[in-house]
Amino acid sequence: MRIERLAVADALLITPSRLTDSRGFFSETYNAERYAEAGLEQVFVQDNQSVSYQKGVVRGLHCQLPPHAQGKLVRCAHGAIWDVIVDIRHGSPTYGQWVSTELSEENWSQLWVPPGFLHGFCTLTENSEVHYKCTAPYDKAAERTVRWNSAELGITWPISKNDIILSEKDSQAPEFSRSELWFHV
Ligand SMILES: Cc1cn([C@H]2C[C@H](O)[C@@H](COP(=O)(O)OP(=O)(O)O[C@H]3O[C@H](C)C(=O)[C@H](O)[C@H]3O)O2)c(=O)[nH]c1=O
Repeated sequence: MRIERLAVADALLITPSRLTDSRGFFSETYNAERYAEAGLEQVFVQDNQSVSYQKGVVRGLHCQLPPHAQGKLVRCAHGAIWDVIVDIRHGSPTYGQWVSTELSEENWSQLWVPPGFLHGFCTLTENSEVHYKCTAPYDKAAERTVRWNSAELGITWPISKNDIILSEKDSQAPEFSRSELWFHV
């Protein structure tokens, strides 16, 4: 298993091993003891899976406000996504900064998104299958959305505005507001 730190504080890129043989491969995609040794001691209470049929689907940017903030361990089991997270923890040394990484069936990497981050992704292939473990349950009332192309955040997505496929909710998401949406670290 490989662990890498990213440019925003506390986010991690974890790549578990794949044990291959003539039939295919086997991988422990999560192991509480081994992940705790790597510094990820969170308890996960909900597993999610989303499948996007087309390339160019953007889901996000989303978060849940405290006390329902979710940490997420995100991986792409089939296809590929361009994943992006934004640190909105007031007081964080990387507040307002974003970092992106490709998660794919090929690289098998997982992104640890700490509580207090906006999260979103853009699919790079058809039939992208994303699995993620959450440290808090879904709470619709606590969910907040920020526009994917927020000028305030300046995220450089790998896709043009004309090719993006958005949900109704995400197409109406507001601009990022520094005064409104943050968590106290
Ligand atoms: C997140 C969630 C959604 N739902 C229901 C609500 C809707 O009826 C349906 C689709 O929800 P939504 O359009 O919010 O799904 P995504 O656009 O994939 O949202 C996710 O995408 C970004 C990338 C995230 O990081 C969040 O985990 C999550 O917000 O599933 C549930 O029943 N449970 C849940 O935990």
